Amino acid sequence: MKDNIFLKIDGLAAGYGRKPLIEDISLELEKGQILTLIGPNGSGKSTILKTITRQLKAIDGIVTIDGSDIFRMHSKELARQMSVVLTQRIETELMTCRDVVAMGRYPYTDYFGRLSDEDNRIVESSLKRVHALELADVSFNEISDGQRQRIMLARAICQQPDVMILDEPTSYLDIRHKVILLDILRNMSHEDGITVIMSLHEIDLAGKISDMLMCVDENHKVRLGTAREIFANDTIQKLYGIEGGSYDAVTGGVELAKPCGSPDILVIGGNGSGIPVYRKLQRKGIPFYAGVLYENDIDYRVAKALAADVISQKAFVPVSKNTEEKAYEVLNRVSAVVDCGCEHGEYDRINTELLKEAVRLGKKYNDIGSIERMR
Ligand SMILES: Nc1ncnc2c1ncn2[C@@H]1O[C@H](COP(=O)(O)OP(=O)(O)OP(=O)(O)O)[C@@H](O)[C@H]1O
Repeated sequence: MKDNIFLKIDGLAAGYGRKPLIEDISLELEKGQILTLIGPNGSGKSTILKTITRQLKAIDGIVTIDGSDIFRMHSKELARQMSVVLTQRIETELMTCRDVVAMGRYPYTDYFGRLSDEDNRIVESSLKRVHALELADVSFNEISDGQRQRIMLARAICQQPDVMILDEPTSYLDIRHKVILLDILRNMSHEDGITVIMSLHEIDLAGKISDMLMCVDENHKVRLGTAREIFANDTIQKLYGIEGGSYDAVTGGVELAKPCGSPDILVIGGNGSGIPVYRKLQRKGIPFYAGVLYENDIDYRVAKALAADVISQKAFVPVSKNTEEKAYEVLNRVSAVVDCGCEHGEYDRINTELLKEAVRLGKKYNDIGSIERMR
């Protein structure tokens, strides 16, 4: 075993009753590492997290934090080591948000649960950290789902744990607060050395923040890897069973299915000018060719996902004879060429030439609307 391993899961089996739903989970995390569970609905992410946090009894295996078996720890001792943000609601009659956050101090308070000045200071700084100071005196029952999620994070921070476990912590947050939350988690892991295990549905964010990913598939099988390993090829597409559309591992973007049928339009884009046109054609269900695009052009990956075929050229080399021939062959075959308005330069002069030829053939249009009106 490596000596810097802080959290270790060995042969864990999780499920309901005696029947394991997920088996053979083994992994090791260093202090401050972030592990994110991803996978489709019902695959078992929450089941794993509930087992690690002892809300469900483990069917087999052990989990240790800094060498201590958490299944044998006293609950107050565990609470000093691990804080938990799960999706279920907590009973909080007549409690303010500050009261809820202060509950995070219970592993440190005396028999009567009295808060010291230091405890109160930590409560305030936790509220501040999640940008929720203005909610401190508001009733916890009267705030929105997204605000509640931030308060629950503040409560977990207040607990000053070594390990934080979060189940879908971003599910109700708007994009600004998703970014803030992930930034808080990253700072906690880097600066305070807190080890984080969470589940996320935003796979692009999961790939950006995590040291390690755990994929849980629809058959409840797990696979571990770095973002680079997991996002290679069509792993994500298979994991989520995306049939109609596609997932681009490089951009982290999901594209809907490409339009069916044989294309009769060539879209000449480049430098981002093509993307809105490709998307518009996709929405209208009109199949199209895209070209001529260098493989490092911003338009290229979306074109690959949405166009019936892309006339493309390897990056950093002049347009080849083959590409040129293919472009003219397509130009002659289609009945319309859409000019996306990109300024073409020396390296993609071919596109300027193609557009000139399209004018000569009476096939050039500046937008899709005008093609539709002509039809
Ligand atoms: N209390 C329970 N008793 C029995 N089966 C359960 C219980 N809770 C969940 N399950 C089942 O366990 C499986 C995994 O559920 P789990 O909630 O872990 O999935 P998940 O990956 O977290 O899904 P989601 O992304 O939708 O939150 C599902 O088939 C679910 O029906």
